[in-house]
Amino acid sequence: MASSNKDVKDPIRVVITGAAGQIAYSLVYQICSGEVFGKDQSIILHLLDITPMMGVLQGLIMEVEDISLPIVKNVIPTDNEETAFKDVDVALFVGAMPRKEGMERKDLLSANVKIFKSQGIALDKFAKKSVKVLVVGNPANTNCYILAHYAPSIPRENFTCLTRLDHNRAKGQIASRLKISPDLVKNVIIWGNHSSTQFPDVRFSTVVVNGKETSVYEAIQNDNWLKNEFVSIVQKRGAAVIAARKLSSAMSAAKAICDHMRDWWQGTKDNEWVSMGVISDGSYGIEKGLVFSYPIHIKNGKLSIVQDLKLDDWSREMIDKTQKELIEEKNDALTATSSQ
Ligand SMILES: NC(=O)C1=CN([C@@H]2O[C@H](COP(=O)(O)OP(=O)(O)OC[C@H]3O[C@@H](n4cnc5c(N)ncnc54)[C@H](O)[C@@H]3O)[C@@H](O)[C@H]2O)C=CC1
Ligand SMILES: O=C(O)CCC(=O)C(=O)O
Repeated sequence: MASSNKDVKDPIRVVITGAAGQIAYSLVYQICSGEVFGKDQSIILHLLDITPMMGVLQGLIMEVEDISLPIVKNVIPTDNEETAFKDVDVALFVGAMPRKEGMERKDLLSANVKIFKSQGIALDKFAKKSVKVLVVGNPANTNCYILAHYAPSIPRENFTCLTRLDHNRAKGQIASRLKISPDLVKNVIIWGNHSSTQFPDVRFSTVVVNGKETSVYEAIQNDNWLKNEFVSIVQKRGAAVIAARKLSSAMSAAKAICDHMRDWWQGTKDNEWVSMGVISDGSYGIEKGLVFSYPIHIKNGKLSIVQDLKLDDWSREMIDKTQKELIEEKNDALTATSSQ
């Protein structure tokens, strides 16, 4: 798998946990094809899963070999946390139990946060201090909180969780209502938890319709739909996919992971933002330290929470509700991990 191209940059190490699972199956190709870190950025891929999945992982490695991707220098399958996190530059935490029909994501909390305690301790010990972390496994915000809590030597700004799938869903809903392409929808926001309390907010979003940029509220002309049905569809989309597929979203989750990491690596455009769960610095009155999804602008690899967006009574109430759930999850998670 060694690359022969002299123009490629020295390899970065990228770990994917839950590498034998369904999201990873879509994700690995996109990471190895150069869509995220660049076609000239070579990669050493670390793939972590549990011991019984090592056979499945071998099959994935055969497939990676068979697609013959030039930027892939090496693939390291492992069930060992030291090998998985050793010197990594990027850590994609996908491995966790997914929910089944009828469950809320927080029902996974006690099983999954224990994984994140153990992996946080290992990340702290073995990864580069500059490692960029994305937590996907649910409940994503609270797993990220626990990971960061147990990895105190890694800067707080390096920890994120995935709400980009919700962000993309919100864009998709607006685009399909207006019968336009989703890339003509800009600056939606997912506030808070990756759960059914999240607040998908399009009060500052714009669309281009018939060549003219206008606000989403102007274009849709139906405030009732935007404040009720739209919010509910996005909040419950994960559950709707589970009900239909009997499995949780995987292809769209993998794409959202790639969008999140590519924007972190390459930046957002001026005056544009994306949604990411980050460790709160207190912005918008959110408890400091909670992993909360905000509008995020990115320049030179640095994430900044977009400031001074006006909150009316409705949006304040929506944000407070999702914050309340995150505080409860955090307390439950700390109890679950401290008794281990
Ligand atoms: N934040 C988001 O937007 C989304 C989050 N998810 C979450 O992502 C997670 C993974 O989803 P899928 O890939 O569909 O699940 P999956 O069940 O297909 O794969 C999970 C993999 O994680 C592995 N795993 C379990 N414990 C592990 C450990 N301690 N270390 C390493 N690997 C371990 C399993 O063996 C399995 O191969 C789930 O928690 C799911 O709810 C899924 C979609 C979107
Ligand atoms: O909904 C779930 O629990 C799993 C998948 C997910 O997080 C999502 O589709 O948003």
